[in-house]
Amino acid sequence: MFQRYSPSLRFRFLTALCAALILALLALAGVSKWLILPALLAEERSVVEQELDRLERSLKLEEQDLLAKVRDWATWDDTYDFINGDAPRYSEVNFSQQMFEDMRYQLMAFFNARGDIHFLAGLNPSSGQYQTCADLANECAWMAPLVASMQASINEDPEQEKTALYAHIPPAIVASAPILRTDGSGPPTGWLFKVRKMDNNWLALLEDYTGLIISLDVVDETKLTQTDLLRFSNTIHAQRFLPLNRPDRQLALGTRLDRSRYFASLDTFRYVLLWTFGLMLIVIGLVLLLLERMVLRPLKSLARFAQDANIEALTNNPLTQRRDEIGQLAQSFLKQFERQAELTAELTELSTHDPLTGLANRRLFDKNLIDATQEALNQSTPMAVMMIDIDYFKLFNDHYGHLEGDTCLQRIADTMYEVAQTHGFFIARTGGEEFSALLPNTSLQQAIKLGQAISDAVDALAYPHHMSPLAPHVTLSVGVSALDPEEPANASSLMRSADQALYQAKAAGRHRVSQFNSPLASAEVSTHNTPP
Ligand SMILES: Nc1nc2c(ncn2[C@@H]2O[C@H](COP(=O)(O)OP(=O)(O)OP(=O)(O)O)[C@@H](O)[C@H]2O)c(=O)[nH]1
Repeated sequence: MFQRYSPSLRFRFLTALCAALILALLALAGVSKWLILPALLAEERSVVEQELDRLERSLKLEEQDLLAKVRDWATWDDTYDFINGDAPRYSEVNFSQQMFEDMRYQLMAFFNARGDIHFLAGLNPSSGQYQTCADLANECAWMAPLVASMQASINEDPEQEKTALYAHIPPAIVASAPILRTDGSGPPTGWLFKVRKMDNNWLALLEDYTGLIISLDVVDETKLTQTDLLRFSNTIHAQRFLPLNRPDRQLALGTRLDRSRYFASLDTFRYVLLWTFGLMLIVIGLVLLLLERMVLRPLKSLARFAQDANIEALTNNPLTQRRDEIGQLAQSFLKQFERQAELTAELTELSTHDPLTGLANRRLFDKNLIDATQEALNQSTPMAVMMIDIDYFKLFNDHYGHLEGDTCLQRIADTMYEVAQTHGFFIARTGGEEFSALLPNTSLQQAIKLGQAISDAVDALAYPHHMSPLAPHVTLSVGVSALDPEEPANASSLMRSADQALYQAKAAGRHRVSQFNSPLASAEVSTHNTPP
């Protein structure tokens, strides 16, 4: 037959915990993707920005250094005189190949007040040789692009000292200042420009200074962003775009950084994730273990107790001592079992005893009779039965009423029960005013005596019955029968014999004990001195 599948509580818990675990993992994955990883990348970007800031500051320092040097030369009376043609040996005394190399100058350009070239000196980029020029002709032609930019700068803002990055190959740092007297007086008499090449040697110096690997490019297009990042598997290439003297060009100052810090953070995060997952599994295991010990096992025990309805075992079980919900459940079970036992006892009592007299009823008597007869036959032991009937009880009821009749029945039953208890036999109410007794291990003679004892006890009770033609009190007629070892018998034949004996006692005048001898002959064994 089809049986509906019902998962166990353990399975349900496991499923719920696994679902919770999966949800937690999904949440962790979400947190990783949308919070942690972006945060790590943002942190990496901030580190890169800091490095680029440092790089840019180093470049600014270079510009300021060059500007300081230009200012120093430009506010010097010798330079002032040189522009005005009053210091003929100025260049010889002050300039040399050695000085340009030591100061890392590529070019020094002097302009007069009109912005025309006064004097040029520099290291030729092709030969590396020091040279001086009065104009841009011949071997000084390499200076032309730089000089053009300088003259444009003078025209643009003639008053101010300034620094700029020139978009040449290689790019260059250029600082300029108006030429004044040493005390700063008078109008400028010209301009002095110094050019420092940003070539590989310059880069190498900056790399030494900053500890970074640096790249430098002049790019054509103008980038909208100030910083560009390109991430590779183990390195990150970052560029900072700086303005050049030409608006259509930018200087891409770049560096290549390794991503070890990012990957270390990532590894730490993965390690934390792994531990979190492991701890979750441990917690799930612990929860299941605790569930097994604290809930499932006690519930199984309770289910066993419920099946067996074993009150004693449950009473002694520590479960009933617990103060938690399981303890309350166990106590409820116990109370329920006790109540059920009481009800069962009451039902058994009701189904096997007569409610009026409290004696066993016919049902119990018949059962005991069958068992006892069987045992007596098996063991070949004697056994007897009695049928007892109250004489003229209809007259009693008619005269005293039914309620009084009930009371009379109770008193007679109590009296007979005491005799049965005293002599160790079993008595039951098997009809309205009819009783039966079962006497194991009792011979016919002994049973007759016990029948007589019952009748005597009722006589001694002297329960008034003024309507009885026999005596002024209630009397009994008793029929006795016993198993005959010679005759085949069973429970019903034995009771039939007792009934016949009772019938004979009634027929013989009542208030007497009769024994059953044979189907045709029975004998009255005792009579009372009652009027016929
Ligand atoms: N009060 C009361 N009367 C009962 C009960 N059961 C049976 N009786 C009465 O017992 C009487 C029995 O009457 P009968 O069978 O004629 O017997 P009797 O009057 O005792 O006459 P004999 O047995 O021949 O001496 C009837 O009146 C029944 O109503 C009961 O539980 N309570």
